[in-house]
Formats: sequence, structure tokens, C-alpha cells
Amino acid sequence: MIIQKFGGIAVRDSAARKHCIRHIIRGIQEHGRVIAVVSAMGRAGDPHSTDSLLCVSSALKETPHASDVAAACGELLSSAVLSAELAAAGIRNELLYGTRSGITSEGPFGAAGLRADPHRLLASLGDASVGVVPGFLGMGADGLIRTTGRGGSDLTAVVLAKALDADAAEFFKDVPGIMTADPGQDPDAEMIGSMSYSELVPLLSVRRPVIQKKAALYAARAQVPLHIRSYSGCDQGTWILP
Ligand SMILES: Nc1ncnc2c1ncn2[C@@H]1O[C@H](COP(=O)(O)OP(=O)(O)O)[C@@H](O)[C@H]1O
Ligand SMILES: N[C@@H](CC(=O)OP(=O)(O)O)C(=O)O
Repeated sequence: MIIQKFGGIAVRDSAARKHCIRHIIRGIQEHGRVIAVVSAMGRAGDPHSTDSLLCVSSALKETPHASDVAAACGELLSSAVLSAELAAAGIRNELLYGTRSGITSEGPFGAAGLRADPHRLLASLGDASVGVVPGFLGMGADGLIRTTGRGGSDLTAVVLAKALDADAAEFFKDVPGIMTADPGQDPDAEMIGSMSYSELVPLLSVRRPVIQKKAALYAARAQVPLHIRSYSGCDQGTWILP
């Protein structure tokens, strides 16, 4: 089994999602089963992105529970869309949300911790080769939706990789892999083929890190192999191995 995480850019539109579906097909061939974790579609300005949903009403800023439910709509919609497009491509899949995913979130709204119950997820998956999971959120024992902080779909992927003892967590980004610096800021940035967790963490204290720092720290503690790569290209990407 492999966990494949598709970020907001990777699922932005149907052309981008065709690349994601190709990665999922390859994932099935190479690893047997794929759990696809998705983020909300696009970035600020795109209608269903997290930023756009949080701007639907300024009142959301004052209401953390309602704000988390509004934000969760982005990942839920994205998972529904990818699941439907996989089915249209002839790939049977299970949409794993709410109690079906086995993911629980406890703690403050907007900054909750995540846990995964692998037995519950596997029972919902049945004999399907692909499960589609909305990242970034979970449900508490009280039945309330809580999100885990910006960039949190990365954390969902790593938590699932550990709980399911997956071969790796693969992240599909709008860059070819991890580079010596953010290529958007430094045109001379160079690709890094492989690195350790301790080399990765210092690169993540920037406004837009290549992977969420909380997720990278969790992966380091849990010794989850990470593979960061381009959603649209066929570059080798960057491996972070225990
Ligand atoms: N060292 C780095 N190497 C590569 N990308 C980096 C680095 N530091 C910051 N970034 C930024 O990380 C972003 C992560 O990719 P993105 O596709 O936005 O992720 P996601 O959609 O999964 O959150 C890139 O667009 C890039 O600007
Ligand atoms: N959609 C959430 C969670 C996330 O991880 O998104 P992305 O993978 O697009 O950074 C956010 O924007 O924070």
C-alpha cells in the first residue's frame, strides 16, 4: 500500500486531476493499493480553495467551529470530485470520510491533532484498490469536525502512512522535488535527490514550506519514508528515508 497526497495545485482542475489519476494507476500497479489524500482545489481566488471558503463571510473569523466546518467543505468537495473522476475512468474506489476514514481529530479548532484507526479505514475500503480521503480534518469523539492547521493534508498523509504501515507517503507538488531553496524565490535553487529528516526540517521555516513542518516532524518521529515529487512531470523527486 502507498499513501499519495495531492495538494491544492495538483487537484485544481480536471486537467491537473488527470495527472493525479495516472499516478494513482501507477501506485496500484507498484504497491497494490493506494490511499489518495486530497486538499481543497486550488489556491486563493479559486472558488473552492480553503482561502476562498474562509472568505465567504467575515463572521467566520469569530467562530472557530463554523470556520472549521466551512474549511472542511473544500477537502470534502475535492475528495468527492476525485472519487467520481476515478470511477468515470473505470477505477473502483471508496470515498473515505467521517467515521469511514477512521481519522479522529482532537484539540483546538484549526489546530487539532490527528489519529487514525487503520482497522476502521480498511473495513470501509473493503476490496477496493483505492481509497480517497479528504485531508486536513477529522471528527472528534463529540462528533465535531476539526481541522489540523494550514497545510494539514500533509499531516493526514503521514499519519495514515504510519497507521497503515504503508510503503511510503508520496507528495505531489507543483515543484519537481525538494530544492536547496524555494525555486519561486531563488532561481538558482538546485534539486536534492535524497536527504535525511534532520536536513529537511531547517528548510521548512519559510512562509510556504514544501511540506508542512508538523507533518515532517511526525514523519521523523514515526520513521515514515517520504517521497516529494512533481504532480505533472516524471522527475525522480526527493526521497527522505529513515
Ligand atoms: N526548498 C524548497 N523546495 C521546493 N519547493 C519549495 C521549497 N521551499 C518552499 N517551496 C515551495 O513549496 C511549494 C509546495 O508546493 P505545493 O504544490 O504548493 O504544495 P501543496 O499544494 O501540497 O501544499 C512550492 O510551490 C514552492 O514554492
Ligand atoms: N487546504 C488546506 C490543507 C492543505 O494541506 O492544503 P495544500 O495541500 O493545498 O497546501 C490548506 O490550504 O491549508
